[in-house]
Parts: sequence; structure tokens; C-alpha cells
Amino acid sequence: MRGLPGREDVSAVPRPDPRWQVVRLVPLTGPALLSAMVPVNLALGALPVVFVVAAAHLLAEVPAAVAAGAGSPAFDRLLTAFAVAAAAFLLREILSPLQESLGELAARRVDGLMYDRLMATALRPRGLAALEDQRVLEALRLASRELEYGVQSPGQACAGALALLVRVTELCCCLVAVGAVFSWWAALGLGGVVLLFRHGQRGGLRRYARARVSLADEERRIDYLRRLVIEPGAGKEIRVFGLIRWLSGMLEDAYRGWLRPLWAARRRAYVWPFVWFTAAGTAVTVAVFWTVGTTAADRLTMTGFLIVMQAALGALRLGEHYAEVDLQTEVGLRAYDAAERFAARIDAYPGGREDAYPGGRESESAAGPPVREVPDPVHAIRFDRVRFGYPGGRGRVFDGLDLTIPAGRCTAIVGMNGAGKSTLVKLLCRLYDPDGGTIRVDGTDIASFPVTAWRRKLSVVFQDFARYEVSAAENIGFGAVDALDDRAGIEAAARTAGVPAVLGPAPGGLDVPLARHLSGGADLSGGQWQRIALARTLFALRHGSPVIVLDEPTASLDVRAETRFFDEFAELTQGATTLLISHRFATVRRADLIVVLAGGRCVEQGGHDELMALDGRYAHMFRLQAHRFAEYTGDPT
Ligand SMILES: Nc1ncnc2c1ncn2[C@@H]1O[C@H](COP(=O)(O)OP(=O)(O)OP(=O)(O)O)[C@@H](O)[C@H]1O
Repeated sequence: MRGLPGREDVSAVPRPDPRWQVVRLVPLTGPALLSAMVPVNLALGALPVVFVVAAAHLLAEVPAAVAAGAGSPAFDRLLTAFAVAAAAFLLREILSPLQESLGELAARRVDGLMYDRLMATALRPRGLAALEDQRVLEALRLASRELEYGVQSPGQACAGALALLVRVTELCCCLVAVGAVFSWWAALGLGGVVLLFRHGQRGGLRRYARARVSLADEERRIDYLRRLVIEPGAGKEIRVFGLIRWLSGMLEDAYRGWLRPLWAARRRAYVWPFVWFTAAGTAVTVAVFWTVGTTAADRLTMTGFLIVMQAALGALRLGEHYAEVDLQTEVGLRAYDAAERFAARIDAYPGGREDAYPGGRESESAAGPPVREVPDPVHAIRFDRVRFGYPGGRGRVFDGLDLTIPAGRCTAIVGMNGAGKSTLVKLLCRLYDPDGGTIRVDGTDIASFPVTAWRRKLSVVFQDFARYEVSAAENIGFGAVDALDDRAGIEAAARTAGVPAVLGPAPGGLDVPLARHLSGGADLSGGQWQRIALARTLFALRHGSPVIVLDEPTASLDVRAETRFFDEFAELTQGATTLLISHRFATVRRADLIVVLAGGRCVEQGGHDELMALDGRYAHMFRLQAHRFAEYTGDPT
């Protein structure tokens, strides 16, 4: 991809074995939790074997104790064995739920920390380029989904790795019991068989997990279709256009397309290895016990026999799939890996490592040493031979754009769809940096300002502005978040933008939450939201943001609201540098300067009368719209 050397290499960076990655994550659970979990898990591993040994002694003592009667040494030994077996059993019953709760806590803690880290990484880049890269978004989607729902997350992998201690301890204790009571060769053979079974299990699971990863595209498609069905966005169209049958067919096909290869992979991964390992394991078990049994059987007592039988069976059972460990440790690191990939991709972008927040590092910009103070524009903001194309885009949006936005006046930008009007706003906000050329404020390159300080000078209504699910007052106050407690300022901005009329006489006034699902919440129309966004801009202006950028600010307002807004707006924004982007020529004609963008350049500029006299693109577009408007209203302007 252009301008981003080395980015393709990110996925090729060698990664440590996932098992070591899990081990490296374990300390994130915290020392207190870890020091509780380790002994609990070790105890849970040892207790079944303590129970087996005590139960074997108990059974072996029964004939002698019954014969000697109560109070005899045999009876005392019987009682002791019973007490130990009962204690081991009870302790296990108590520790099991405790272990589950501690595991859950550990998983949540690790996932919570990783989620915070993921969010911090997502907020780190000062621009948008990285967050619009599909591969970056895909890694973010995968990581946040697993971390959020915590199904097969890194936290679950950590808890699984700690739970593995239980199984390993139990296996070791079983083998020690067999070795000490019967034969160390038998213990060794048994251990080998169990490890062979486990190897078969884990290998199958690994292949299955790989097959799942390779079906990520299919999984994504199912996710998309499911969301389409359950989220309200497309609900209207699905019903009106009768898309329900088509959608369920698509969903069914997508499921089949995902399940078929997954089932095939599961068969390949499990069936034959299972048959092979079972046959091999059984043969080895029989051979070891037969050989050792024929040579050492005469050494076994009744107690020894019971211990060896139960310990051997217990050990063999440990060759199975561990429900609390295997899937978690095998798949749980997918989200961890995705989070790491996401961070690596973000870092690989220019500016990706920079801190977008005050006090953070600023780039060693090509424009020279950083300038800390950002002055208000006094003369003009100038785009000087600016070249820009989106990373991965289909070519240049601007190819040598020269444009002067006079300070303290209103400049309107017009142009066809896709001419680059919104891109110009993004460059001005430094959400992207130009590939060539400069943007200067009174002669100083904006790249030399701390990015946050520069942005504080801007008050922007984006075409797709954010609709925060908080109160109307907070939605407006976000224009200058440090001044959220300036209630009078918020109310004044709200009045100018006509917000009270929108909210009506509802109790709560500006404190009404702007989300239908919140209790007492209001649901606003597109035009009503636009008034909130305009009020946000006016509030920012009041708190020291002298450059106002309005990208299609009144597209959803009715004609009366638009006229009223501009009458008041013009008065309130006197002296501010305003950049207005609009397809509405009734709005545009009131600007001091009108600029026509086409082909990545500025092709006409001047006042309304001047451009009409020029009879070029602007005059043509203006007449076309005025004519259409007159057709509907009978008003020729
Ligand atoms: N994130 C992006 N990645 C790649 N290309 C993009 C991106 N955003 C916009 N473009 C492309 O850049 C060009 C200019 O888009 P822009 O949104 O700036 O146009 P516009 O003049 O604001 O259009 P409209 O009047 O429709 O709002 C278009 O060709 C568009 O497809």
C-alpha cells in the first residue's frame, strides 16, 4: 500500500508459541488471585489420589477391624482411613466451586485489562487512516468480540492454563501411587500412554481451530446477516421490500457454507487420530501391565492392588479432553493474537505511535520543530499545492489543491458528489495528513502545532456527526468538554439552534436523555439531531474555537428552520472563520466567498454575484437548483 512501507510485513512477524503466550498472560491475574489459585488447584489435583489411597486402606482394614471389634488397633486404623477419605472428599467438594469462581475472576480480570489496552490502542492514532484499513478493523472486530463476550477469550485461556495444574498434579500423584506401590516401570508406561492420548486430543483440536480460523470470512458473513436481521437499521426496508425470505435463504446458505467444511475438518481432525491413538494406547497399556504384572504381581497386597487399580484408572481418565482447559487455551489466544496484530498495524502507520492527547509526544514533523501555542487565524488558512489520496483508495482526491480561506469570513465550498469537500474538512482537522503540499494558518504549517491544540481551535459539524446517548445538554456541551458546567452557555447555544422547540415542553428540558431505550429518553429525527449538532458548534465557538466547519449543516432542516438558523448564525459567528459545505445554494449564496471544487482542484471562486456573472459551473448548478425549487414552490429563487 502506498506510503506505508513495511505494513504488509506485520502479519509475518514471528509470534511465540501460543502456550508461552498464555504463560506470559498469567501474571495479569494479579498476585493475590494467583497466590490463591495455585494452592487451590494443586490441592484439587492431589485430593482424588489421597481419597483413593485412604479408601484402599479403609477397604483393606474392614475384615480385621470387624474381627477385632471397636477399640482395637485395626478398628482405629479403619476410623483414621475413613476420616482421611471423608476429609479429602469434603475438601474437594468445597474447593471445586471456589476454583471455578477464582478462575472466572481471573478470566474477567485479564479480559478487562486487555480490553482497556485494546481501547487505548484504538484511541492512540491521531488520525483516521489506520482505523479505516479493513485489516486493522478486522483484527479489532475479532479481538473486541471475544474480549467482550469472554467466550473463548485470553482470560479464559489463562484460567484454563491454571486449571491445567489440577490435571497435571492429579496425573503426577496417580503415577507416584502406581510407582510407589507397584512398579516405576508401570508408572512410566502409564504416563507415556496418557501423554500419547493427550497429544492426539490436542493435535486434533489444533487442526480444528486452524480450520475455524480459515473460515473467518464465512463467519463474518453470518455475523453480518444476523445483525441485518436483528438490528433496527435495515428493519424498515426488509419489511417494505419483502426481503425476509431472501434473507433467511441467505442465512441458511451462509450457515451451510460454514458448517460443511467445519464438519469435514472435525472428522479429519478427530476420527482417525482417535482410532489410532485408542488402539496404540490400549496395546501399550495391556503390554505394560501384563509384563510387569507377571513379574511383580506377587509383591502386591490387597491395599496395594486397590490403590494401583484406582490410580491407574484415574491416570488413564486423564488422557481425555479437558473441557475446562483445552478449547480455552487453544482458541482463547485468537483474540490476544488479534489484539497484538491490531496494535502492530496501528503502530506501523505514520503517526500511529503518537499520543493524541495533551502532554503526549508530538511528531517530529517535516514542518520543523513543534510550535506549542496555536494562534487564532488573523489573515487566512491556506491550502498550498495539497496532494492527497486515501490509503488503499482509488487514486488522488486532491492533486495540487490551492485554496485560501480568509480569516473572519464565511467561505462556502461546493462541488459534485465525491469532489472532495468532506476530505478537505478531514485534512483541516488533521484526521489525515496531506501526501504533499501544506496547510498553513497565517503562514505556519498546521503540522507544526500540537494536534490537540490545533483541534481545539476548530468547531466542526461533520456530515455524519455523532449522536451521543446522553442528555441534550451534554450533547451540546461536548463542543467544549472542559466547560460542561457552563449551563448558561449550553442553554444559549441550544436556543440559537432551536433545540428547545425540538424537545418540546417535555419535563427535564435539556436534561432529557437522547436515546429511546433510556427511561424518559427522547427519540429525535435527523433534522432535530442536526440542531443539537449545530448547538454543539455554537457552544465550542463561545469557548474559544474560532474556526467553524459545517459539513452539510442544514441538509435535514426544513426551509424555515434553515433560514432562521442562518439569520441568527451569521450574527453569532461574526468574526469567526467559517467553512461551509453545502449542496443547498440558498445557503451557499450568503457566503462571503464561494469555492467550486472539481477534479481535485479549485476551479472557480468569488462571491455569488461574481460567479453568476462568470456563468460557469457555479452559475449552472445554481440555476438548475433554483429552477427545480421554483417548479415545486412557484418561487423562482
Ligand atoms: N475513507 C475513505 N477511503 C477511501 N476513499 C474515500 C474515503 N472517503 C472518501 N473517499 C473517496 O474520496 C473521494 C472524495 O470523497 P468526499 O467524501 O470527500 O466527497 P464529497 O465531495 O464530500 O462528496 P459528497 O458531496 O457526496 O459528500 C470520493 O471518491 C470517495 O469515494
